[in-house]
Amino acid sequence: MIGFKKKAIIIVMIVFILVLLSSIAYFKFYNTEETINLSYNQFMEKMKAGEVKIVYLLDEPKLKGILKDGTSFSTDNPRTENFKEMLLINNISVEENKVNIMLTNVIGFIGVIIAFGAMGIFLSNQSSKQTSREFSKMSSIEAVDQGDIKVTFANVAGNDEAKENIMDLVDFLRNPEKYAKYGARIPRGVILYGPPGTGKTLLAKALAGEANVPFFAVSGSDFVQIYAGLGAGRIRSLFKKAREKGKCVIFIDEIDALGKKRDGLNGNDESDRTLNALLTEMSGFHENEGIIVIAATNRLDTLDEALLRPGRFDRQVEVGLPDVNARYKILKLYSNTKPLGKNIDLERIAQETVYFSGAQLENLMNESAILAAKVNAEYIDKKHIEKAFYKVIAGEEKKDRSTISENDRKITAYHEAGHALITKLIAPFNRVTKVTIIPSTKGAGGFSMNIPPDKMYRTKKDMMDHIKIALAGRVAEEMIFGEENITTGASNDIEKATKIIVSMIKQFGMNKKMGMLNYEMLQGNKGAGLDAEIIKEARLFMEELYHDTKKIMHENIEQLEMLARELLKKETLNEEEIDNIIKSSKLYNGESIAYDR
Ligand SMILES: Nc1ncnc2c1ncn2[C@@H]1O[C@H](COP(=O)(O)OP(=O)(O)OP(=O)(O)O)[C@@H](O)[C@H]1O
Ligand SMILES: [Zn+2]
Repeated sequence: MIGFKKKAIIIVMIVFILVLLSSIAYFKFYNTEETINLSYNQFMEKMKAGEVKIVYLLDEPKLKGILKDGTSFSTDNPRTENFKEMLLINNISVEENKVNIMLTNVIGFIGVIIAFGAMGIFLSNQSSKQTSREFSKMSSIEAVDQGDIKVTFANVAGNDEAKENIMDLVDFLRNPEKYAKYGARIPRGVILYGPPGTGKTLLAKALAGEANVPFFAVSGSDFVQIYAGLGAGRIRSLFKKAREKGKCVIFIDEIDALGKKRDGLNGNDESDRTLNALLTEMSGFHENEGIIVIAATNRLDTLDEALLRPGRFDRQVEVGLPDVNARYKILKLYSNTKPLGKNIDLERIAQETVYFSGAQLENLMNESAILAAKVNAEYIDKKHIEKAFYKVIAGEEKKDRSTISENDRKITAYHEAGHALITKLIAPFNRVTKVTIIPSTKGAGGFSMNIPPDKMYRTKKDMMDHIKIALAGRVAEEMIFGEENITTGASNDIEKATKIIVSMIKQFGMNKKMGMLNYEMLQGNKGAGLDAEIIKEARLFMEELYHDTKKIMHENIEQLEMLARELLKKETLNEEEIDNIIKSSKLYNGESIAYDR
């Protein structure tokens, strides 16, 4: 469908062309009316020369006519009795019919008026249709009454971290006064980010449901491509309605549609205005009014930073794809009310639905039920689920998911296990809170949460450790799958490691050979040739660190295997599970290796 903006442009173009054409017609007509004044003598001469075509003969002091070359003229009406005869003799047509004459005068005028009128009607029709659409959309922002939201946290399976985060807000919403008493500020905005169908909307609804407050839902894409100013107006009216309700949850899906990073290139005034209205409204609520705005997006990194500042959407909660355990819970939730055959093993299905979102799992169970119902089967059985499985993934990816993803999972598992293992061995004060092979929005493979302890300074060892941790993913890939089977999965890691190593050399004087100079100052026109030397030194340094990492991993290869196997089984490991596996390792004693560079 064509966007409203485009439509508006097309309408304006049509109108413009119509106006242009009709004004041309109008001028053409009046140009013939643009009469020259002839004296009676001049007229007689023209008549004799045979240049006069028509004379409009009325009982008026002036008469009008048209010359053969098309120019109109007027001249004095002699009102003599045989004037008409004289004209006729000279082969001039004579018009005496008043109506006819009036008509020729007026027709053009009427034409113009009709054209304008038609255009006006057309236009107002269009715009009123458009505005009425807009307004009907606007008035469709209705609160869903608290009684109608049956969704509670019980309806959300998995997503434990996100759930915990949102649960905190329930109490804020129930008793804002309590928090006000302590001078605590209620968070105003929370952004839920993650892949589609992972339950972001569901979580927002559950918050409203649990807190027993009304729920307003809009989508960012409803605000774009509408008439100037309407987006901002709708934001204001949304918040006005919300305020009338008192405590409530406002849910804005697809917030990225209004809050995209402004890069100067695709600056869009309209969405800027709408975004500004949103920000103003959000900083405008009274403290502890009890309105919480939840926004959802698939990509956090594309959002305008203005949205993420304190007092706005300052809480960001990831809602990721479910791991095997969560998938089991979701499958269970959606088969509660369905007659399942005995041959169905939900745990098994959970294992086979890698990378499925909650929405896809729900869909899988629903499709299976439909298939079973169609053939009046007594139970939903294995073949229904199998058929439904292909239906759900059909059209998503052409590749054979079952085999390719298995290989991918394995590589990811070893890669991530490598990061986690090396972190725990060489930097035991770093916390690894989570390792997963489920892709997150932050990166392709799994994501290892790595929280270094808070310190004012970073030591040379810290920085080298950091590089080794970054390299550990690649090291594991190489050791397990062979040098030829290393993957592109390490590209971010390599970038990180390079950044650190270059800063060690160029900024921090942490490389013996290159000494204590700030190479950033020396470079450019002053230090030609330095680049090559720095690059060479950085490469040697990196090689050494890679080698060390490999050595450590080699000594602890069983732990790597155990971690990877657990990851393949559970997909996500928490801190305790990781620690338990590492504990059985002979701890790397941190014996210092001499770094002469
Ligand atoms: N964790 C979950 N637990 C239970 N059901 C879920 C879960 N995740 C998704 N679903 C199911 O999928 C449906 C769609 O989820 P929802 O609309 O909340 O996804 P979303 O993350 O908001 O997606 P989008 O980014 O496409 O807006 C839900 O109505 C629910 O049936
Ligand atoms: Zn990595």
